[in-house]
This record gives sequence, structure tokens and C-alpha cells, in this order.
Amino acid sequence: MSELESTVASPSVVRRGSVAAADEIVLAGRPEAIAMPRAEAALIVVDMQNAYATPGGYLDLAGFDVSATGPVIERIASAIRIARAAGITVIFFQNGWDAAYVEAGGPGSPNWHKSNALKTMRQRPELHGKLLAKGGWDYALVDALKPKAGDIVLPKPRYSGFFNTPLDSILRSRGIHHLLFTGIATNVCVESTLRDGFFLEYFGTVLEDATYQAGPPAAQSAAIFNIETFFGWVSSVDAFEAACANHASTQPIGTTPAPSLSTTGS
Ligand SMILES: NC(=O)N/C=C\C(=O)O
Repeated sequence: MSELESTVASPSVVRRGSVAAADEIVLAGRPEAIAMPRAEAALIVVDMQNAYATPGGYLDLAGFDVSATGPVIERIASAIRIARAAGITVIFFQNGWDAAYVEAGGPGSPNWHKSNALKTMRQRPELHGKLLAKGGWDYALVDALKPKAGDIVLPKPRYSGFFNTPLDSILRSRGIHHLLFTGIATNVCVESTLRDGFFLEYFGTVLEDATYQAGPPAAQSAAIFNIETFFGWVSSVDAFEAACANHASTQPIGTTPAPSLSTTGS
């Protein structure tokens, strides 16, 4: 038993309410399995744009390694397929700004100083107007992950999907309390959105094999540690698929089996 496990006693399955809904799924995860009604869950696809996932896009041009994003794109495509088949709302985010970068903020905004896209464009003026600009290739979602009718697509101007977007009101109006996260980057926009969701009383779970970091592998590990330990739960695309395949379970509360998810692996 790890030091953390010995100090934090946990139930085997976390459930928001005390009653298991008929459409409940139980997702294997860490530090516990987590139960959620499908009608109260949304799959969040964070910033799967050429900027973040394609060679020649912003992250690549700014010096971040995006060579391993192919399998992540495939797993996100699987998660989207599973969610749609299970009737779970799918929400795509697209990060960026208007072509004149008014929404990015000027020197009075920390975003102007910290955004590596803006910094890259200042260093390489020939890129001005290309990175994360609405309407351009860099801003576009990758070809393999295109929204379908019924999905929701939200632009966002900062790392958190809750900031200056209608996400909270969209979720509240639909009675959604559980957010399943995929996308890039785990340690920036995924973690920022999951953290803000935590403060707004949303239960956040990251499907870790459907995410990828901006930076070294340690950035992924640290984000996953933070989420598992402080802000939410960690699961996988396979566990999501298994949970949705088993959603017809009629077991009464207290006897729900707690699927296990190994703490080793990606
Ligand atoms: N989508 C993200 O996580 N973005 C990370 C960095 C940036 O947008 O500059």
C-alpha cells in the first residue's frame, strides 16, 4: 500500500448522489471507480486542433514534441464514438483568437506575455496571423476528429474552457455534472478546465491515454498526479468503453462492483 493509500481512506466507487440512476455507468479509475448517469456526463475534447496535434502546427513550431500524438488522436476518436453511441454529450473546444488577435490581449494581459504562440509569432513575424487564428489551418480541428450533428463546439480564448465561454451554462441547463476529459495538453488546458470545473462542483475524470502533454513526459505525470490526488479521477478509453458496454447493470447501490484500473502504465 502506498503512503497516499494508507493516509486517504476511499470508498470503492464514488457516486455523486445516493441513488444509482437506471442509465448509470461505473468507470474504473484511480483513486476510485466513479459512477455517473450517462445523461449527466459530457465528453470534453480539448483543443484537438492542428496547432496542438499536427507537425507544422503551433506547438511544433514553438519547439514542443508532437511526434507521438497520432495514437492519442485515435484513442480520442474511439472515446467520441463510444460517447455518441452511449448518448453522452460530446463537447469540442477550439483554442484561439480572432485573426487580429484582439481576443488574445495586449501587453496588459499576462496571456500576451506567457502565450508561446504569441511569443513565437513575435520572434518570427512571418507567422503573424497564422497561429491559433480563427479561420486558419492551425486553428482547425484535426481531420480525424470532426464534430457531428448533436455535438457542441465551443471556441475559448484562454487555457480554461470555463473562462469567457458558455460552458457552465450549457452544462447546467442540461443537468450535466460529470466531465470526461480528452485532448491536448494535459498539463495546460485539460488540467486548467478540470480544475475550474472542480471549483464549480463538476466531477472531472481524465481519460489519460486520450491526452498528451505540452513539454516533457514529467509534465504528463505531474498533471495526472494532481488530478488523481486533488481534483478528480483518472481513467482510460478502454475503461470508458467497458463501462458503457455494461451500463444496463441493475445492481442495487452498495453492491456495484468496483472495476480496477492499474496505477501503472501510460
Ligand atoms: N490546449 C492547450 O493546452 N494549450 C497549451 C498551450 C497554449 O495554448 O499556448
